[in-house]
Amino acid sequence: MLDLRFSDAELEQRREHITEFISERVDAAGADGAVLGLSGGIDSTLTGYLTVEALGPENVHGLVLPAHVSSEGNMSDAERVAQELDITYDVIEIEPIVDQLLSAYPEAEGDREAVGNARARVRAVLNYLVANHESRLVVGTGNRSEAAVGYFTKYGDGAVDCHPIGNLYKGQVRQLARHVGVPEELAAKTATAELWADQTDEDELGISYETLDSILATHVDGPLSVAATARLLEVQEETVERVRSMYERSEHKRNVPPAPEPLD
Ligand SMILES: Nc1ncnc2c1ncn2[C@@H]1O[C@H](COP(=O)(O)OP(=O)(O)OC[C@H]2O[C@@H]([n+]3cccc(C(=O)O)c3)[C@H](O)[C@@H]2O)[C@@H](O)[C@H]1O
Ligand SMILES: Nc1ncnc2c1ncn2[C@@H]1O[C@H](COP(=O)(O)OP(=O)(O)OP(=O)(O)O)[C@@H](O)[C@H]1O
Ligand SMILES: [Mg+2]
Repeated sequence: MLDLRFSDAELEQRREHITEFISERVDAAGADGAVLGLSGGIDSTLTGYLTVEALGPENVHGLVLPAHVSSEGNMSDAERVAQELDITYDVIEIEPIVDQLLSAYPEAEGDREAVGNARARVRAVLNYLVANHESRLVVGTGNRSEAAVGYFTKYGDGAVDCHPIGNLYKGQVRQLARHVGVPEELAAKTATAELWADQTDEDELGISYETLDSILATHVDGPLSVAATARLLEVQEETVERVRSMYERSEHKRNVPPAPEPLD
């Protein structure tokens, strides 16, 4: 696979670039700080660290939003991150809200994907409730690997005001996290959306992040053809084609919803 790791100098450059980006977005909006969902996973943990570095702990509000399928370990890690960063945070159980949705529309009960995505959207509603009330921006935690293949819920975890780590591949997220002092147990964790029990990103995507990152950097974001990418990375052409297809099929999630062209 490709070695996509940053040098030490590049890590510092990225750290500065991202923290400046966060301050600029908040200033440009005239907002009073940021709110973000903390899941105990590496994306929100790194984003939390960088947001606090950019704005100061007094200007960051964390939300820990457990569902029935959330593991205790992840929820206690999320609280530990908020405490370590010394930010204000709330813990709000979302399952009663999801239950209300299902009692309003019982047909969706048992539909693992629909209910899982509803969990992500309930979290988005809570993020914006706090953002509206406290004049904050919702800081997103999505990285380039997830965004490129559409591995996020449209208007769920995708509903945010900016994407500070949106240009980093997943492996680079882990590397930058270690660089800014995120504890190793958190930096090394298995990625999971936790929208349903025992879900992991790599199982659901059917590809490791190491391979995905390399294919994205080489083919989707890079200049090489399917065949050249497969040769370079020593993977099947079908694997590269599958990533390409996930990228194309998820285009709608990365764009503003279209309207018909104006008539003359
Ligand atoms: N071509 C098209 N043009 C315009 N809109 C289109 C469309 N195709 C679908 N749609 C719309 O998009 C909807 C499907 O998109 P969406 O609702 O997002 O649902 P979908 O992409 O099916 O599911 C979300 C995926 O992201 C994963 N996820 C979610 C949240 C967090 C994380 C994580 O890593 O933490 C991962 C989750 O496990 C699942 O695999 C359709 O119901 C339809 O409304
Ligand atoms: N239980 C939760 N409480 C608060 N926010 C959550 C929760 N679960 C998910 N989120 C939000 O949704 C985002 C997307 O989840 P995702 O799993 O992609 O990221 P992560 O958990 O931070 O990292 P990883 O992908 O390594 O698990 C999280 O970063 C977080 O902002
Ligand atoms: Mg997660």
